[in-house]
Amino acid sequence: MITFESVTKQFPDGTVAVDDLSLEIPAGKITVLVGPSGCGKTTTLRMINRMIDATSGTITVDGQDVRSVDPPTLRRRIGYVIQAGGLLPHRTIVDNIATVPFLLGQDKKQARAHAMELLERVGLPASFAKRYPHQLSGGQQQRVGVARALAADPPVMLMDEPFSAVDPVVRKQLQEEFLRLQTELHKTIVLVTHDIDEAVKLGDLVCVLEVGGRIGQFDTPERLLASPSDRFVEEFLGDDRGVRRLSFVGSDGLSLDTERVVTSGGVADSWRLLVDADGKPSGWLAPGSEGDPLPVGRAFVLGNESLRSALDSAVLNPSGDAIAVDADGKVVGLAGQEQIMGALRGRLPSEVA
Ligand SMILES: Nc1ncnc2c1ncn2[C@@H]1O[C@H](COP(=O)(O)OP(=O)(O)OP(=O)(O)O)[C@@H](O)[C@H]1O
Repeated sequence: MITFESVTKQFPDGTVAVDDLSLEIPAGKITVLVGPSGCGKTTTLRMINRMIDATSGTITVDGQDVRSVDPPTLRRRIGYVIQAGGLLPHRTIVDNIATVPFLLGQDKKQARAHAMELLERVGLPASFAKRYPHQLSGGQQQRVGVARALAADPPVMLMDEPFSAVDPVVRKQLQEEFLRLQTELHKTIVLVTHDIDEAVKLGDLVCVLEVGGRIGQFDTPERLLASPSDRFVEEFLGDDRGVRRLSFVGSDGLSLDTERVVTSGGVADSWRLLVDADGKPSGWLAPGSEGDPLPVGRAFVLGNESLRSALDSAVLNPSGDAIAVDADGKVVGLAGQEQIMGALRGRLPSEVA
């Protein structure tokens, strides 16, 4: 666990970046610090590994006051990942990953072998080991940055906007891999982002900071979206807070229509979804039309994805129906907006009633 007790950071020019911050960051979970530019997120993060020293107050990691540990020793227990990986340009990828184990005096052969395992773990091919950072894309460098932070197997990881330097598609992949890794590793992670969507997606807990490093709200993403504590937090969460809350409602209880899922055409007076021989969606048949089937939009995996995905699927299909599929992509039924709203009723009383 990491604790902040009345921590203040005032820079020599008088700027108070963090003001009397008290916070308990649980072990083995992802805690996200989010807030507008300049609210003190990075300062808060860097005070944990003493890249910045607090002006007053106490920070402890597993009960130990960080001021009582010299910074190099402290940083061996605390991995640090920054934007764009922060790799050493003149070292190969494998040596970048093995940097900390080398410094810790680990046998080079052993450290490199472990680095190769980590390369695979973050989803990169072994052939990248001998490349230099500039020969990798931004997203690939980012993964190497994560592998490098994991190399020393620290119980704590600090991550400063780790996924922000890449395009949205790669970003989503990295976020998902990161969540997958965390289910195996259970590190204590403190992650900084300015993106509230990223915060609610990744955080077990989210701390919304206001400018001046004060806590707006520290809560689970679900509770944050359900009941923001004040105007600032509500505005920061944005206008589509209600829709985003649907991410936390499972799609398993959704009632489905299977009658309109068909294997051959013909004219009918309602929208039907045509499936191929494997049961996968192949086209929409419009009511009363004998024309070519219309292309299908996205589907959602029943039970696995949330009602937000179901709603998204409904919006992206011409009939207004969400296509529910199983894990193999086979259609299990359709859910119209009424069914989706029905599944919501009683589950989100304050938002949907
Ligand atoms: N070395 C410094 N000297 C003076 N002021 C500083 C220093 N470092 C940061 N600040 C100020 O402290 C405040 C908090 O900065 P910090 O970098 O922690 O914010 P942040 O929330 O991470 O912002 P961003 O999202 O823009 O990176 C800002 O007003 C910043 O200008």
